[in-house]
Amino acid sequence: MPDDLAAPERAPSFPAPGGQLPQHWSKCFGCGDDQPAGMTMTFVAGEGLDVTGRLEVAKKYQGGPGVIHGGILTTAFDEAQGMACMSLGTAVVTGHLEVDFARPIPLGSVLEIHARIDGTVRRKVYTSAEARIVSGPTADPDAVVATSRALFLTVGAEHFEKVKNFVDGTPSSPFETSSV
Ligand SMILES: CCCCCCCCCC(=O)SCCNC(=O)CCNC(=O)[C@H](O)C(C)(C)COP(=O)(O)OP(=O)(O)OC[C@H]1O[C@@H](n2cnc3c(N)ncnc32)[C@H](O)[C@@H]1OP(=O)(O)O
Repeated sequence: MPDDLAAPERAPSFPAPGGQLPQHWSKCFGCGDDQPAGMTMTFVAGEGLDVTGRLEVAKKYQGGPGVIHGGILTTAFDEAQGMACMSLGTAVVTGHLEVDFARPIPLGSVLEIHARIDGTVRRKVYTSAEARIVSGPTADPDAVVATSRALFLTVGAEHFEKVKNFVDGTPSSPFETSSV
């Protein structure tokens, strides 16, 4: 984490604390409601540059016997930290993401992921997050079961222009983060 982090302003377009965030793209594997294979994560805004996301750990997300696949958990962190970046009111993409898997997460768990922007340096957005099991066989809302840190880069419309021919569906986004 650099020493010269700036503290960005919360964008006026970001929902009020406790408000539900819109999906950033209906076909998104993480949050889209028009993606049958997806995780349909939901998010509410925090008081600052932060969100809390919810993931139901379905049987199809199994990795090791009885527990969530590490890649699915990594995807959930990617989505949550990306959604925290919605508080900037600017499109971002993931540049780097790392996860620490602290405890097993059984199938049937409901995970809450609290994600935030720690600060920015030019186009670089530094984020962090932690996951807790709030419902299910080993629920303990005080225990952190996994943590993540990620770097996002703000991008302009030209970033998505380059891939517009591969889009499945009609892009839509209240925050104009996925417009191509
Ligand atoms: C708000 C919307 C909500 C969205 C939620 C979405 C959740 C899901 C998000 C995703 O999964 S996005 C899909 C996965 N990610 C991608 O497809 C991105 C693929 N990579 C790229 O397109 C480019 O590599 C990228 C845009 C990330 C960076 O390329 P650029 O040419 O724009 O950046 P550039 O090389 O000029 O570097 C700018 C700065 O970032 C730094 N940087 C870039 N990539 C880095 C990296 N990987 N690690 C560390 N630093 C990195 C780089 O060193 C430099 O630092 P300085 O400003 O200090 O000079």
